[in-house]
Parts: sequence; structure tokens; C-alpha cells
Amino acid sequence: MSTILDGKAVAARIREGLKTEISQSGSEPGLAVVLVGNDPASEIYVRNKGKAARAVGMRSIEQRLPEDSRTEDVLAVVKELNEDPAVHGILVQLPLPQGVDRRRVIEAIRPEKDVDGLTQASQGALVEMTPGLRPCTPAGIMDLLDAYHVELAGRRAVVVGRSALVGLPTALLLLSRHATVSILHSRSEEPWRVAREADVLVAAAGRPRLVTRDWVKPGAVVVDVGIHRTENGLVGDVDRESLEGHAGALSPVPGGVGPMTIAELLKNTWTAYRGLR
Ligand SMILES: Nc1nc(=O)c2c([nH]1)NC[C@@H]1CN(c3ccc(C(=O)N[C@@H](CCC(=O)O)C(=O)O)cc3)C=[N+]21
Repeated sequence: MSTILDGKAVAARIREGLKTEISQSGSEPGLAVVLVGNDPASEIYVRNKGKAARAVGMRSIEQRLPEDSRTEDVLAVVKELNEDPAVHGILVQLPLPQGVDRRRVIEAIRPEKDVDGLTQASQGALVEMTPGLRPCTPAGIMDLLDAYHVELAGRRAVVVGRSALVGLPTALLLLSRHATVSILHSRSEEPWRVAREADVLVAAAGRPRLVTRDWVKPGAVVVDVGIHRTENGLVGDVDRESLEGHAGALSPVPGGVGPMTIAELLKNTWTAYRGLR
């Protein structure tokens, strides 16, 4: 049997801890989520983030803009939130509609409030390993591995996917923990040859069921970051049926990395509130 990396349970523990700390401090950190347009998946995520924030004693501020907003309209909202002392964290939900310049919008967020860890200042801090807010999904992957005491130093980690949002920062965090890290991507030839070397394999390619049994060394720890809606429900980037009993440990979809991402967003907001990083 493969161990299930139960992100839902680990995330619940993190949220419990935050709730206690926040209530004991008598403070009210504020998380602002900016949603531009009406992508139905984004609607659900934004609602869940607001709920999660309130459940730990944070104030949730939701700013909605129409689908046909211009970059300047979104920038104006971000600037207002930058100046608002009740707002400690700002998240601009991605993807943004066509016609809104994502890079300009993200760069407008004050790094001290960049709870998504997506500004160039935050990315630079990650590369330099200086204090800064780390991207939520990569941070969640690390906390999930730590919760199960997965050894990283000296071991071989392989990340499938090189996105600025997930793959690349995850590789950097693994590297900072002294893993030997490889990154696979859409142009990699015979990627399974490299993947099969992994003690820890992170699937963040954005391709349903890409990672099959022949990609995985027996006993390896496999983290599935993918989330795809199909007729048969949610599937990840991992073909979990073929890995069951073969992988040493496996994160489920749903109930794995997704809930960890939200827990890390709350952790980052609490860190931003306290102003120490
Ligand atoms: N600026 C920005 N930051 C993000 O962090 C960000 C974003 N934009 N855009 C979209 C992606 C996606 N994302 C998820 C967060 C939680 C779950 C999650 O909680 N999933 C649950 C429920 C799944 C379900 O039922 O839909 C689970 O996996 O168990 C999933 C996906 C954050 N994202």
C-alpha cells in the first residue's frame, strides 16, 4: 500500500494553529482577493479562500472587476489595497482576462503584501534564499513533505514542469533543502528516464495523468500538483491507479496539494501581518 499524503488533514492542522495564534494575539489580519472577470473555477477558488480566511479569524476583502476591465482599472484597485492599513495580504486571482497585463498588475503589489509570492521581489528573495513571501503551492508541497518526514538532503528530487508559479519555485525550495534537483518539461526527451531516478517526484506539468508507473521508482514519494476536471471527476497529473502499491507515498487529488495551497496563503497573510519574514 502507498502512504496517502493527506494534505486535507495537514492543512486543517495548520489552519487550527493559525486560528489559535491569531485569536491569542487579538489581531485581525486582512486578506484581499481581487477577481477580474467571471471564470467559474476562479469564482469557486475565491469563495473558498474567503471562507478559509474568515474561519481562522482574518478579515476577507473581495474586490470584483468586470471581464472587460483594462490594466489601468486593475492597477487602481491594487494601489488602493496597497495603501489600505486593514489589508495585509493581496492576491490577484489568475488567470487574468485577455487584455489585462498580468506582469504589470502583479508588479504593482507591494512585496510586503505579496502573499502569492509572485512579484519579482519575492522571486528574487526565493532565489537568494533571503526572507520573503514564498509562492503558496510550492510552500504547501514542502510543508506536506515535512509533515510526513520525507528526507530531502542528498536525495534525488525531480520536478515535472517549469512554470514560474509552481515548477520552478518548487525546484528552488527543494534545492534549498539540499536535494539533488532535476526539472523536466515539455521539451525533455524520454522524461521517464530521469523521473525514474527520483526519490521525490513532483508532478506539476498541467497534463492529466501524465505520470504513469513507468515514470516512478518503486517506493518513491510522489506529489501530484495537477487538477483537471473530467467527466469522471477530478484527476491530477498522476495516473494514480497505476501507482497504487508501487509508489511509497502519493498525494491524492482532491485532498492533497490543493488544501495545502490555501493553508499557505493564510500562513503568508499572517506572516505579512506580523511584518517579520
Ligand atoms: N493568484 C493565484 N494564486 C493561486 O494560488 C491560484 C490562482 N491564482 N489561480 C488558480 C490556482 C488554483 N489554485 C487552487 C487552490 C486550491 C485548490 C483546492 O483547494 N483544491 C481542493 C478542492 C478541489 C475541488 O473540488 O475543486 C483539493 O484539491 O482538494 C485548488 C486549486 C490556486 N491558484
